[in-house]
Amino acid sequence: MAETILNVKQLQKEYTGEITYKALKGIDFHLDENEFVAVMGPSGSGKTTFLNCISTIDRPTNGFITINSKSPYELNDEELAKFRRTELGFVFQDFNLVHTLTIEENILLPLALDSVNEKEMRRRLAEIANFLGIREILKKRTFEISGGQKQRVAIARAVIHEPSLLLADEPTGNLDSKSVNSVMTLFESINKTFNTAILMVTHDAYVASFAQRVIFIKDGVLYNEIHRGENKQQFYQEIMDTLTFLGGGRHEL
Ligand SMILES: Nc1ncnc2c1ncn2[C@@H]1O[C@H](COP(=O)(O)OP(=O)(O)OP(=O)(O)O)[C@@H](O)[C@H]1O
Repeated sequence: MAETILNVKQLQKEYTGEITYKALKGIDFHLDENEFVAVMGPSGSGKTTFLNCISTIDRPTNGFITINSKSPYELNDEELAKFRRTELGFVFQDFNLVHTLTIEENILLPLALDSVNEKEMRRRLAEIANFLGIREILKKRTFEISGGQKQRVAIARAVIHEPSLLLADEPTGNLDSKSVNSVMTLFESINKTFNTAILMVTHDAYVASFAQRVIFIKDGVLYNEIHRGENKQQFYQEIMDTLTFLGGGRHEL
């Protein structure tokens, strides 16, 4: 039986200010190793808050989260930093590359921070660059490559340390349709080849149809979930139907 990588119980998040806002109202969710799940829902429904609580960017108000049976919120700052670097990989809409570094240096950053030796770094870089088809751009700078290439580099950086969970927030939001296809195909093959569990927020039904399961959040609660069968086109249609039913969704077609 597949192991659970991520376990979320009764997750709540309140933003306090002049007005208290309940962004998440008690979400239960689990993700098994090797699973690829997309998170969808109308704008403002709580998708990014959900992802940010899991990625430890945001602190939950109530409830608990375990990743590989460890509770990140019980770790001290130093342990948490190490936990993020070893267990998690992040991919964002705007790539978040460091412009003063070369592509190669960007990809190697997580290993350098963990003092991995030079030989091992080179071995992993060669493997990942080959896999992602970015060998020829390794010596370039960030401004010399396309958006699709930047996202490949960001993905390489996110998976070079072999995280057990890859978290992605609108990873195709800044890409043209050709790059969307190739980046999503990569996500699929990373999931299958390296057995990396993926949790991805997206507005785009086509992008979500690459996942094996889609969960829908509405007004801070888990509204529904659907599973992909054999037929991807049919899955896409089911996602569209659910979004239409949910209302308020931005269906980027
Ligand atoms: N730091 C914050 N302080 C106060 N309210 C916040 C904060 N961050 C998010 N919210 C509110 O919480 C709710 C959920 O926000 P969140 O960004 O998670 O939604 P989302 O589903 O990701 O939206 P979108 O699809 O538009 O990105 C929104 O109403 C938002 O205004």
